[in-house]
Amino acid sequence: MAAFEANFDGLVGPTHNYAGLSFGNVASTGNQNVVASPKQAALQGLAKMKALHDAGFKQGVLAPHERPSIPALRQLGFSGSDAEVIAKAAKQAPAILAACSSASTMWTANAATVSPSADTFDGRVHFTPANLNNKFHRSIEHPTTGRILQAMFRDERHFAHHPALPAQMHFGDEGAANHTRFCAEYDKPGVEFFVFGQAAFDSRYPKPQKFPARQTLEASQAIARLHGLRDELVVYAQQDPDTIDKGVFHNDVISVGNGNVLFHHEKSFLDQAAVLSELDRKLAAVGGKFVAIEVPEAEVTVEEAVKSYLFNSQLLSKGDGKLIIVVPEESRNIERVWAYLNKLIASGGPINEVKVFDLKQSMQNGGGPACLRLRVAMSDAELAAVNPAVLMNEALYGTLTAWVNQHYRDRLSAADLADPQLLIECRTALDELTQILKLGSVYPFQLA
Ligand SMILES: NCCC[C@H](NC(=O)CCC(=O)O)C(=O)O
Repeated sequence: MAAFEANFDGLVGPTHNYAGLSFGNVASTGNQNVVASPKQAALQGLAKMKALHDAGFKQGVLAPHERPSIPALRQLGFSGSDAEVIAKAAKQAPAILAACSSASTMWTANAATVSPSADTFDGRVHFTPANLNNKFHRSIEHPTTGRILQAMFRDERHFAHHPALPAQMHFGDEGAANHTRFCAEYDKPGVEFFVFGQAAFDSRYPKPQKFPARQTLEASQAIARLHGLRDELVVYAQQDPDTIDKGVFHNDVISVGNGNVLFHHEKSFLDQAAVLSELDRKLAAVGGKFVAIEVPEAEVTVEEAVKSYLFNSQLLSKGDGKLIIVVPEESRNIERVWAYLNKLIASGGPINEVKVFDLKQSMQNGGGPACLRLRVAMSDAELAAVNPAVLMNEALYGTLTAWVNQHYRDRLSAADLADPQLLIECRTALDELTQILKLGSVYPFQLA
């Protein structure tokens, strides 16, 4: 029986813009009010999906959400027709309108945490959408995300869906950005690695001083319980709080793992040596040989990691024990990082090829290749049970490219968010998209 890791990339939504919404994410705050190109952003994302599909990897698409979110604006007291809701919010609270207009669902590494069937108590693939509770604009994502995931992974014999954790800072959950799975084979039991930023119920754990720690230990533990993971195959680690204060707002900005390999920075975790040795021991128990590739501060500083997004890369298994590393253009533009990468692929280690993508529109909001994808490891029977309309191929790429070119704007500024026409454009596009991807009715405007 064959097994795969499929990557589901977020299709960028029609309202992609730079609103400086994510304190602690230095790209987001640094690019506030830059004029965005939703069309370019979506096409850049699609080009990555198509290239990885063409290279032989299993690739899928996760649909964007309806924005601005009229239900969120109504909940906050803006009333009248949809156009009036937008006009009132634009006048009285433009920052709230911007938060309700973010296309942040494109970063699907934050959509959910996924445990493959070989790890769970009932032999099904388990999904828990992330509550993304630390940022208002992201906290409104999970109900629709949950519906979209259910429309993609419908078959209850293979797939189990949980609601998000309580929407409260104690259970702040950012999904797969803080979760990595190590294994010898994708359909054999693996070690699930949860990285948290702070403990909410235990003051002995340190905290960052400047920027928020979005993920709590207690959220990670709740996910492990919900998915029925075995304690002896779970590892928890605390991210180094100093790195959070340097802009590492998710663990996937400082480390990435796949198969038996963890590619990470010297300053990724507290008690790093103990974390690595626990991973080594637990992976050995399920027949894997753990390989840790550690990048020293002397070669790439934490600041350079944040600028280049070297670790927000994808490691893709070629099936011969070797891995491709997928990095953003920014990693090539920083000389020391590019020199490190060239040394890495020539080193004779497991990572022996690099692919570079231009993802600038997403990068300017702090989202690199890894942020843009949600991984789901599946057996061939499970893959066959996935809604086939969301899987990338030549025809879907052509359809989605034409769809973007037809519906998306070339440029979008903060002032444009007040335009009620934008909501109509978004709904028209998404109504068509749910037919292309055969999702049924998943958006509030379709369910009303
Ligand atoms: N995994 C990458 C997530 C990036 C995302 N950025 C944002 O939401 C920025 C949106 C803005 O500022 O317009 C975040 O910080 O959660």
